[in-house]
Amino acid sequence: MMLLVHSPPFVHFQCQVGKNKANIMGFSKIFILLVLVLHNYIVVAQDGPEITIGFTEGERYALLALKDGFHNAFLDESWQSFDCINWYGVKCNGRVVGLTLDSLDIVGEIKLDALFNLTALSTMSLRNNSIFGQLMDFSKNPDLTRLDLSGNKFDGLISPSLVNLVLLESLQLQENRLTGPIPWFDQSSLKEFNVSNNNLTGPIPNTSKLQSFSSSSYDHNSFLCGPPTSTKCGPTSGDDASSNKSPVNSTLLIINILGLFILLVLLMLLYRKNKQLNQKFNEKFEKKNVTQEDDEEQGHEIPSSVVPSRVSQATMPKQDLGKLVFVDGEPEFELGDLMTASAQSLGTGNFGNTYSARLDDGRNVIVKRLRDLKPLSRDEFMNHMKIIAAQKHPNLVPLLAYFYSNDEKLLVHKFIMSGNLFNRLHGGRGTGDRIPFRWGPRLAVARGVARAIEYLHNNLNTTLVPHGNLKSSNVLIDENNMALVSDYGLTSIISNTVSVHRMVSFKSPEFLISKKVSKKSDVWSYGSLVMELLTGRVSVLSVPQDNKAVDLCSWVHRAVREEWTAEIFDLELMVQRSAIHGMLKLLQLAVRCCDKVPEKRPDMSEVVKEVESIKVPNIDSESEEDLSLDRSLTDDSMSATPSR
Ligand SMILES: Nc1ncnc2c1ncn2[C@@H]1O[C@H](COP(=O)(O)OP(=O)(O)OP(=O)(O)O)[C@@H](O)[C@H]1O
Repeated sequence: MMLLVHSPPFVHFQCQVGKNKANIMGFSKIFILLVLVLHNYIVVAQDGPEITIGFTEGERYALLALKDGFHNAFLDESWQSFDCINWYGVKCNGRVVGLTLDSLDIVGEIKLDALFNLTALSTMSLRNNSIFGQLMDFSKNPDLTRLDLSGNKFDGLISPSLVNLVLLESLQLQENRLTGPIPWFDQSSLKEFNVSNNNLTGPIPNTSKLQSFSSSSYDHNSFLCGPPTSTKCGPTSGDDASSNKSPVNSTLLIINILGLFILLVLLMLLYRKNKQLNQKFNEKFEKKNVTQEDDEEQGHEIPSSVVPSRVSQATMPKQDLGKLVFVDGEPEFELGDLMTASAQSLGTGNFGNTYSARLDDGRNVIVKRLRDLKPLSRDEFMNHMKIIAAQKHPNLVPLLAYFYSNDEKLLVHKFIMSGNLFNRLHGGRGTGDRIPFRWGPRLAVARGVARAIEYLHNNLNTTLVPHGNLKSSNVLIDENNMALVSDYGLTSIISNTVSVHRMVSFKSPEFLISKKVSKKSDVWSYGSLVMELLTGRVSVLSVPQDNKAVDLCSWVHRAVREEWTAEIFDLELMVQRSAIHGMLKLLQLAVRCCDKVPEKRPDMSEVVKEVESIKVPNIDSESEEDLSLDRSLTDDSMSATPSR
């Protein structure tokens, strides 16, 4: 066999194979490097021992610094190795040329100089996250052709460095909080441009490029004016203002400025008052996040003594903290107790960051900082919480307390000991640490979840809509192996953009057509969850970014259609011969729940009846026998035929 090796354009080698080392050692090193070359382009750092593949060491550091500001568990896991190919969203060809991190729930800030080392970057998209701070400086990214930062929380000015990018074809900055004027964009390369839904001000510059885009590119910026929008610029906007110097206008201008100044002072006073509380939470929780990595690695909690919030709390009048409202009336602890408790971040979900806090009495509670809510008045929020608090069912995670201030909305839940269903199902596979998850407990989970959703559906009113986000990380398992559903009652208060992009129900087949979610979309999510339970496969609804995750409803339908039903079940279940009848019954039910036509799906009360009719086999009679080749599992055993 002849191998043709094309030299990659960006390869640096610095091999330090000692001359006196045995030949065989040198040969094996060279062989490994050769394999790496064939696999990808290699860059060996000139000044360090690490080998980075696909990108330079400087680029790797730049991305790691970016990741540090993001606090995103998924990226923390994905961006680790020295081979760029393993880094989610990063495109490399010896240099980093693309970065795509859309809709990843990133909450964080990017430094102005964050992209200085990514000098070969050609495309970048961070759309639909919650990134805040000022726009970065792009002066070191001359190859940038497409930039999409839409749907974030960037504020401040549009970076003037963007004007000098002569290859820029597409610039999407809509749905941020950008302020100030639009810079003088006139590069001929620019074909797509959108700055709508910001707080930009002043006349749109009169360049042929900016004038060539439709007015929708500029929509919803209250103080932007001039063509191509239909808003006329007043005498104080832009150039015209300076030429108009009549005494009346000057007086008006002075009055305006004075008024603005007073307003600003008032706003600042108000802001500082609110900020005090916000800062306390940030100090308490976010700072821990930053220092947490090491502690987590060692399995330690962060001692509360490292929290500077104790000092600030002492200097702050208590009434400013607001009060936790306890669902059962009697205050069990105070907001101050939460702030002095040691805390651990559990992750960032659709509704905000979740922390486990250990109170002084040794009890753990779960604190959820809500974000991306619809604009709600205090009364609206409080009323909604009362409705959630009234939902009491043994299979729902109990809400203990809640808190409202302008900047901070908190939910405090009971801590559920044994973690979530996702980790129970998928954690530790292939390692000696895994305790098998057998049929009995899985059936109990299917029952518990069905009962919880049925209960919620029976209590629906105009405020409490279906669960909307039923997935395995929202099912918790307590010390008695009981399943408890969390995150209920929040769908109707979360902002529409977030719901549409991230909530499970919005991925149902009917949402794609009718744009509606209903009780039947919960039934569909339940079907998918049961399939995850039965197959042990990761559902794309639980982890959309996992490339091994599958759309379980379609996957199971295909298995039934193509007659490989026997391969559906998780091998951990297949050892239980006595369970097979029940497993098939549950699978049939899940297939019906996943029917593409919502009306054909059963109601939750029907689901509960059917799941409860499945008998848990007597453990003593379970023969631990491998059934993976059992031919009795054919498509004939699947009587439910899904609609195509
Ligand atoms: N009451 C609780 N007890 C123990 N762990 C919890 C509790 N509530 C949430 N968790 C865990 O905290 C982590 C973060 O939860 P969170 O709800 O913020 O995110 P999520 O469930 O991954 O996503 P989503 O917001 O879409 O529901 C998850 O692993 C979840 O299982």
